[in-house]
Parts: sequence; structure tokens; C-alpha cells
Amino acid sequence: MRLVEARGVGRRVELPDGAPLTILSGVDLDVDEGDRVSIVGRSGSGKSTLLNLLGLLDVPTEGTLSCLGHDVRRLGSGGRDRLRGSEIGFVFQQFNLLPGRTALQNVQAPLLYSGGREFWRRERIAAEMLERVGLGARLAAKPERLSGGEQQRVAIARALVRKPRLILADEPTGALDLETGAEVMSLIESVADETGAALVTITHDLAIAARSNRHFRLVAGRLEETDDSAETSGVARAARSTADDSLEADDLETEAVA
Ligand SMILES: Nc1ncnc2c1ncn2[C@@H]1O[C@H](COP(=O)(O)OP(=O)(O)OP(=O)(O)O)[C@@H](O)[C@H]1O
Repeated sequence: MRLVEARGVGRRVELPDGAPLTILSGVDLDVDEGDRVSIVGRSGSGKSTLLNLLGLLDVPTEGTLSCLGHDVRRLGSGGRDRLRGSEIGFVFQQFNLLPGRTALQNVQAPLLYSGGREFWRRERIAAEMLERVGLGARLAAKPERLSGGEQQRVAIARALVRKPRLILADEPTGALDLETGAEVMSLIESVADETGAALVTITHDLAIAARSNRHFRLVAGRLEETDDSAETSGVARAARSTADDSLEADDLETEAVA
């Protein structure tokens, strides 16, 4: 099933002095159930802006964007909120967990907005999800007591607890070391495999991008599909074969873009 269909999508904003700024233009993108899509691009190329459109946090100013068969501009903000809440899960670089709340409370939070059975069974569903990400013994732990990798696991459990059909990951491994990052990606992928969800990952780590089966690059607001699997898998191999943490994501990008 087609989850996202973007045709000629653009996003333009007005700067404080009234001048228009085009952040994205002419974006064509199809995302189907089960797809693994990566989007790389330099800082400022429009990655977060595109993810915000795909996640229905913003609407395009040009072109048409349809999400799960709905034209997002016709949905209205209430309709977009409902569709996002039930069908889209976000994983961010900075985890964005609620401080002072336990892992269980964090993962339950999205279920407070769901109806019926899911709402009443929320504690059990959240506990099972934490078990699934390997944190069954840490239900009562607060984020400040968890490592970065563990916090990201809680964030993944929270993002996926409602079994979204589209998972949007914005630099999901950006705050983690290479090994923990690879583990976290495997976890997201395996949970996505179980539900047939599509995964769109924004990253500037080419080793992470290489894990996808469709590769895109944003260049100054324009999206290009790249057949650079050879390039990225070469980088992935290099990244995996070295335990040297000095091979940072930025080095990988510079190496590939140069
Ligand atoms: N609401 C806005 N008003 C003005 N400029 C904006 C707005 N949103 C984004 N921009 C500009 O658009 C460009 C793209 O921003 P975006 O955050 O999408 O880039 P990015 O590729 O995600 O960057 P990074 O990797 O650094 O997070 C940037 O130059 C940014 O300053």
C-alpha cells in the first residue's frame, strides 16, 4: 500500500523582512508499506523541513502531498493531528522524553489519546513494548537514570507503541556511539518489520543511510534519488570494520560528498 505520495512538493516561508524563502521545491517521493528510505543532505538542505511535511506537522505551500490516501491540505489541522497520532511515529536525535516520568509513563503517553481497548490496556501494552526493546526490567526508571542508548530505546518504544504505519526518524543515532547507533537502528528496523511499517530515516551518517533500500539526497531543497548503494555500502563496511570512534559521521559525509 502507498503511504506517501508527494508530487512537486515545495515549502516556502516569508522572512521577517517580507522576502520569500524557498526551502524545498519540486519534491517527488513515493513511500510504500515496508519501504526503507534514507535521506541524506548537508546542514540546511531542508531535511527537517521535509520530515515535518511527511509527519503532517507542516503543509506544503506548493504541489500535492497525500498521506495514507488523504490529501494533507484538505485534512485540516484536526484531521492531520488524528492521522499523525494513529499512523505516524517519530524518533528524534534528542529522544525528547518527559523528564521526571518513568519509562513506563513515557511509553504510555501516546496511548492516552487512543480510544477503547488500547486506552484501557495502556499500561500492559506499554510494558510489553518496553520488554520488546529490552527494557522490561527498567519500567520504573526515569530518563535521567538511563544511558543515551537506553533513552533512545524508550523513545523508540514510545514512537512505535501505537504500531504506526510510517516511522520517521530524524538523526536517530546522532547522539549515540557507532555501535549503540547500529543496535538502535536494528531495533527500529526489526519492530518495523514486524508491523510492515515504512521507515524514513534522515541522517548524515552514510553507514546508517546504507541500511536502507532506497537512497535520496537533498541538495539545496531539491530531492534526488541516488543509486549510490555502492558508495554507501562501501562507507558502511569501512565504518563497521573499524572500532575507531574518530570516524565520525561528518567525516563520512565529507568523504562521500567530496
Ligand atoms: N520557518 C522558517 N523560517 C525561515 N527559515 C527557515 C524556516 N525553517 C527552515 N528555514 C531555513 O531553511 C533551511 C533548511 O532548514 P532545515 O532545518 O530543513 O535544514 P536541515 O537540512 O534539517 O538542517 P540540519 O541538518 O542543520 O538540521 C535552513 O537554511 C533554515 O534556516
